[in-house]
Amino acid sequence: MSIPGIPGLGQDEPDQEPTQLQVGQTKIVDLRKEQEWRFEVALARSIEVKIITGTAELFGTELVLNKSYAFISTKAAIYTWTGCTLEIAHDNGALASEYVAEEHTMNEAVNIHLALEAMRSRDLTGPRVLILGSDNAGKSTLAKTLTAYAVRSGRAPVVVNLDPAEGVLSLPGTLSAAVFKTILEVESDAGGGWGTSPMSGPNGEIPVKLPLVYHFGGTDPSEKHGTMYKAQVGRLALSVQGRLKAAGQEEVERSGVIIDTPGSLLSGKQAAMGYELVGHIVSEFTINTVVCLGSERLYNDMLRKFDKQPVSGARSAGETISVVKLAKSGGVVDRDQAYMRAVWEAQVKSYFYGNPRVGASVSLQPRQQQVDFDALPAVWRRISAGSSSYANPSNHVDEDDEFQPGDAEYEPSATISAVPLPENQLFEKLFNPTPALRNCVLAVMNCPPEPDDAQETLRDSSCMGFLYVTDIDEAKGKVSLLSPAAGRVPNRALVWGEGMDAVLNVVG
Ligand SMILES: Nc1ncnc2c1ncn2[C@@H]1O[C@H](COP(=O)(O)OP(=O)(O)OP(=O)(O)O)[C@@H](O)[C@H]1O
Repeated sequence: MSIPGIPGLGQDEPDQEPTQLQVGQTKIVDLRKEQEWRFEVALARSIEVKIITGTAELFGTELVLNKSYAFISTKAAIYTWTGCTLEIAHDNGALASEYVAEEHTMNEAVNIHLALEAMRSRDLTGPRVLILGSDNAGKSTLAKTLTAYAVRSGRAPVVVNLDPAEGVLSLPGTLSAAVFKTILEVESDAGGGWGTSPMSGPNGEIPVKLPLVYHFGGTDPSEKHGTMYKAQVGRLALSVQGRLKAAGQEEVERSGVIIDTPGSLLSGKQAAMGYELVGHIVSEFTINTVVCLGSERLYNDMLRKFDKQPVSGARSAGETISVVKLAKSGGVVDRDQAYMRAVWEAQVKSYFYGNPRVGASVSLQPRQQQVDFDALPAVWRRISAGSSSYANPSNHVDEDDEFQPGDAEYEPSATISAVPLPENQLFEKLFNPTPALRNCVLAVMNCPPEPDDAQETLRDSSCMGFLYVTDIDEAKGKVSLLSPAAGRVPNRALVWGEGMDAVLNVVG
């Protein structure tokens, strides 16, 4: 399996309508220097924007003069330091909102970038930046902006996404890290404005980035007392440190690390757990710069906890942590569940079918196959907090119980809810193709199907790709699978992230 892939789409290629832009109207917007044009493109609709005079950038990435950029279901802003003219092609209803703003936080973002650049010029070991803030504070936008400015300055930072609700170069439900040496792909649709990975195929212009991916399989980092999240953060940090210290990687080491986090980390019901997880991230990634976005309270909490504290495992003696704050931009918009589902759906679709963006014309050839469930490598369920044994009869049937699967009187559903799983159990093996698997993503793990210490190995293994369950035939024990490329299902453990059901329903 060389390229991974999508859900609920059946056997046909999904509707790729947004690729055909129905341009009804053209609009000209003149921006004076240091103004930004904020826009929202309606769901599954697209617009095209061209800079016809001057210079402009989108979250730090410079836009090329006279090139058309297509934006599908996007909320973003085009900013100019010098003044510019934009030509916007759109059809009726595609532009859900648009206005020119004078107030912005670009100067503050540039100041942070310049401080990071000073660190890069001074030290061999570059900055390790942790971005914190509540939901929709603009964390990912700041991460993109700092990454884009670093790349424009000739750097190659490692970007780490610790927000499982946002797949960066991967699917939602994952944590990932990748080196960014080339510009970000601003046409924000399935890539969320970060670009493409080999998963969704090349777009022909911007080189793909190669992410290291861990399958978290849910959206709540504090779940199960944060055990899964902490372990995977630790694994990612280890890999990132390994990359930074590897021979020939001085450029990457000097460029440093930029880490995006979920808003739920500190604003959720389990704030105490969130603080513990932040402490874990700070120590694992040897963070030396914490940026707090939009909350005085958060800033003061972090100031008390981390400011001027020695960096854990610092390579240069006397290195301490700096905590800085940044106001939330007035342009940051809330994204409701419907919008996030559409983003997730687009990410999953593009994984299997390629990027439907206008002009990208990449169409992958996913492979549909029906297989016996028994012939598959082991399928594991990633257990969410508080859930009961799902489909593993051996978990809730006494050894001398005469009823086994296949017996007419065996009724697994009658006993499922009665048997809660041990609090610390993270995975459960499935013995039957439960209908709940329909329209779900299966992560193909970099480990054998049934490792000796399954709980730890499945938790700590990286993920090599994804399959999508398009159908289940319970009676015949068969599973219909979509894979991103032709070939047999690899002989690796398959993990169903039950916690991402919301995604799967969307695609279904
Ligand atoms: N200046 C701006 N003008 C218009 N839209 C913006 C601006 N800044 C950010 N946005 C948009 O606001 C939305 C939320 O921003 P962002 O994703 O950066 O927040 P976040 O804090 O990372 O959210 P979450 O906690 O949910 O991950 C995004 O769609 C982003 O593109």
